[in-house]
Amino acid sequence: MSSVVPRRTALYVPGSHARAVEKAPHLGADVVIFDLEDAVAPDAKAEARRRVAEALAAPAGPERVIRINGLDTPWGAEDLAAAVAARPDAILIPKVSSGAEVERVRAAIRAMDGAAAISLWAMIETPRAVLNPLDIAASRDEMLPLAAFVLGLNDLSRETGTRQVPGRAPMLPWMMNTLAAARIAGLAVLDGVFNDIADTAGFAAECAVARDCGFDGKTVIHPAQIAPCNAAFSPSGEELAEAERIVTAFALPENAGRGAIALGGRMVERLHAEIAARRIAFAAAIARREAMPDDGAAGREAV
Ligand SMILES: CC(C)(COP(=O)(O)OP(=O)(O)OC[C@H]1O[C@@H](n2cnc3c(N)ncnc32)[C@H](O)[C@@H]1OP(=O)(O)O)[C@@H](O)C(=O)NCCC(=O)NCCSC(=O)C[C@H](O)C(=O)O
Ligand SMILES: [Mg+2]
Repeated sequence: MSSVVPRRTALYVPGSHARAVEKAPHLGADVVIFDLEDAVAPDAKAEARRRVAEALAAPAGPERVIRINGLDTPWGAEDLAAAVAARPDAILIPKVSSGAEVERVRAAIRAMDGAAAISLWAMIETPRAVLNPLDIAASRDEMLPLAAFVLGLNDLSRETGTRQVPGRAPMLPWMMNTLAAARIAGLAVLDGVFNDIADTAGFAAECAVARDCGFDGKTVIHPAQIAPCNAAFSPSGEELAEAERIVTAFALPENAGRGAIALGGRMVERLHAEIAARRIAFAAAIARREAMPDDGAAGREAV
């Protein structure tokens, strides 16, 4: 089931890239992921932390997420402290393999002075994670809830030797395992990145597969990927018209007692009316998001 909060496109931006950090919130992505991890060289980590904290100090329209380094790295503890202080919408934990690792991040946050409620997101990018995403998804906490999974297919490819080929047949079982676990736990779930920025047809095809698989959106690495990704994960005009027809048909008095009806030569059940109503609500949320100024002045809660 798609979340009603639009997360069609989540743009990664290296925390060390001054120009990109400045531009990222204004490019039309629903989510910006400020990266302190793999996109930032070791000697630029401290500067990236400072730059991201500065960027978070200004209000913005998109959801803002900070990806930290793992707590088992030399940078993880400082990243986490800086991320908590910057108050993003969520902190993205890389290379999570178990629920215990999410719990370790929670314990570190709870131990901080003035720790506040914040959502956690988890990268699913290790062989252990894709075999048992439910263990990670089941890790629950009211103050520090796990809210989303993000696939990391580059790391998964490195860890397993699996190639990233068009259509992604070798990866699909892991992608769907992750998606099912996310749905069981009520998490959002975002597809991995497409590295070949120049291959616009390949990117569009990959977005379409991810959408059809049920992902809420896709992570992207370059501004040129935002508009096609937003389009792929938005209901088309035709889909919306069909959704309206289904909702209208079930609202008719003569269909009040019926579980299934025929519409345009097809069987339509009440569960389809539920999907249709969700699609209409999602389109309305997208419209509100797109009408919102860059600085989030209208309030993101309105989405
Ligand atoms: C891939 C890039 C290094 C390409 O950079 P560059 O050659 O500078 O691109 P352009 O010259 O085409 O850029 C044009 C303008 O757009 C701005 N820009 C570029 N990228 C971004 C961005 N991500 N966000 C915001 N703005 C961006 C440039 O500054 C130019 O602006 P202007 O000067 O005004 O013209 C680069 O795109 C990049 O660094 N991308 C992100 C890389 C990244 O974050 N990687 C880590 C995440 S991916 C990952 O780790 C997934 C997962 O963990 C896994 O395992 O799979
Ligand atoms: Mg990765």
